[in-house]
Amino acid sequence: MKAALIQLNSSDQPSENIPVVVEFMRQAASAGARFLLTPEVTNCVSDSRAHQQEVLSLEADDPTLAALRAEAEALGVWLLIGSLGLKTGDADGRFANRSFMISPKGDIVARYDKIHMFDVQISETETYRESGGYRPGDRAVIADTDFGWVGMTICYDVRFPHLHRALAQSGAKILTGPAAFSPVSGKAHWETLLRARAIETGCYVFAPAQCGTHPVTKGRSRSTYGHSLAVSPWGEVLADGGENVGLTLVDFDLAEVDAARRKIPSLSHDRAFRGPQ
Ligand SMILES: O=C(O)CNC(=O)[C@H](CS)NC(=O)CCC(=O)C(=O)O
Repeated sequence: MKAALIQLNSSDQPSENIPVVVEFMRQAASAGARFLLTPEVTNCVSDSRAHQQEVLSLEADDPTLAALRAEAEALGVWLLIGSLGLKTGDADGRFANRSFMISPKGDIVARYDKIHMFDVQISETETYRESGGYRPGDRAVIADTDFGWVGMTICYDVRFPHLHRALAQSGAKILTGPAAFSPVSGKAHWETLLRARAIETGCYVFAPAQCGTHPVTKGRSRSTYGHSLAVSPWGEVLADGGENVGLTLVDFDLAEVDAARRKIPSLSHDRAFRGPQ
């Protein structure tokens, strides 16, 4: 089976980003891909909470979700929407950073709200406070597809191995890690983290990414690392999307998951221990 990682340079206008994604979905389907994946915040990259209040929608009214569901159905493909920024209707005005698994019939078969919030100061000039705008999730999610169980994570979640381990030990054979990684931490950590998660779990890891300097109409422009990555259950990088927008195709076979886990069954070798004290 063939997957396609769609690497984007989303702007802060959802209406501009929809046709870009739809065009890449068509190209991916023409190339024979049956599982398509888009990055974190596919609909809108923005650091302005005021702007997001203007352009984001509730899930039920979201135009990106509706358009991509319709396109998945038209093409007859599985689609992992890495995430959408969505209004939640909460009194405090916080958004959800929510990933969706869409079936070839256009149905939502799973939704996952990013659990770990990126609240960090990477350098003197670069600070992120994701929890200021987003309401974190508190539930791990596995999507049931006709090609296997897919454990859903988002971006900064990649730094929390226990989440991935829990997903794999509950039956996931593929892990998705859509991202909008910072260039600084991306260069230092991205590939190593993803390969480690694949090796520890014996899962395929598919991580579609945002890239480049994002055009914004409000607030500060932001740059992201790119390098959408597909990693095998043995930890090999199967494909790297580089720095520019585009499609990355990768063939996968879940027999490779069983083969990797047979060689090193560490996923089933957990032992209880005391301490440290
Ligand atoms: O803010 C939004 O619109 C959507 N959220 C993101 O893009 C998030 C929070 S800024 N990005 C990350 O988690 C990057 C993690 C990262 O770069 C690392 O772990 O090193």
